[in-house]
Amino acid sequence: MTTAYGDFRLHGFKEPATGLEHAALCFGDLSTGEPVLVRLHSECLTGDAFGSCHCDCGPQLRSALKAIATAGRGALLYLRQEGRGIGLLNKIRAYALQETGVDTLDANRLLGLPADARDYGFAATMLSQLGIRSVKLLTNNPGKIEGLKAHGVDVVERVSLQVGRTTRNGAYLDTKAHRMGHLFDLARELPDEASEADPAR
Ligand SMILES: Nc1nc2c(ncn2[C@@H]2O[C@H](COP(=O)(O)OP(=O)(O)OP(=O)(O)O)[C@@H](O)[C@H]2O)c(=O)[nH]1
Ligand SMILES: [Zn+2]
Repeated sequence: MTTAYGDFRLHGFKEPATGLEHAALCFGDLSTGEPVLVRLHSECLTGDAFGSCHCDCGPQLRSALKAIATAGRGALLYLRQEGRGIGLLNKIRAYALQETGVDTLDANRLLGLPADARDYGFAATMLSQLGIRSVKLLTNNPGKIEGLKAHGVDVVERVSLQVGRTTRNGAYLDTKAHRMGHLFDLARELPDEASEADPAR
């Protein structure tokens, strides 16, 4: 599949336990045995496709594809874990609660849902089927590293993916840093000028 970032091989996967259909975009030669630059991207219809200013998902998706193409080899797994695994309708309900001043974590809890319902077992299966055993993971979320390690993937390095902060999603990103353990480099906690000017970039 030709993209704005380069030509990727597109693979589809069906998760037997859930029936969910996931995608993997692969770039370059992944069979050398060297650790592969990998992004596990959790679906965010609002941010990835609609250009929502509520989160940093859209800029992260595009930045990850760019980084993989620039590196010359890598894979982006697009996981259908909308709303951190609670689904689109529940995420919309959680957004409505956030309009009343509740943060992203408490909104899920008020709905009686886990703060993060994601599991990375099938992502590990996808990597294995792609022949990827050792990864450099593009993420700020230590939970993803632990999640992959728990399923036997060798995560040799974390590569920061800190893009897309704007004045409108700052409080959301602060909640991820302070209440959800995300590893943000505080020195870079300033609005990203390019995202501020064009959140859909
Ligand atoms: N429930 C809920 N999900 C959200 C909200 N905002 C974004 N999401 C979902 O969160 C997921 C992305 O998770 P993040 O916490 O932004 O980032 P991450 O994937 O854990 O970590 P990174 O790898 O660093 O990007 C996507 O599935 C989004 O749909 C929200 O306010 N409530
Ligand atoms: Zn998002």
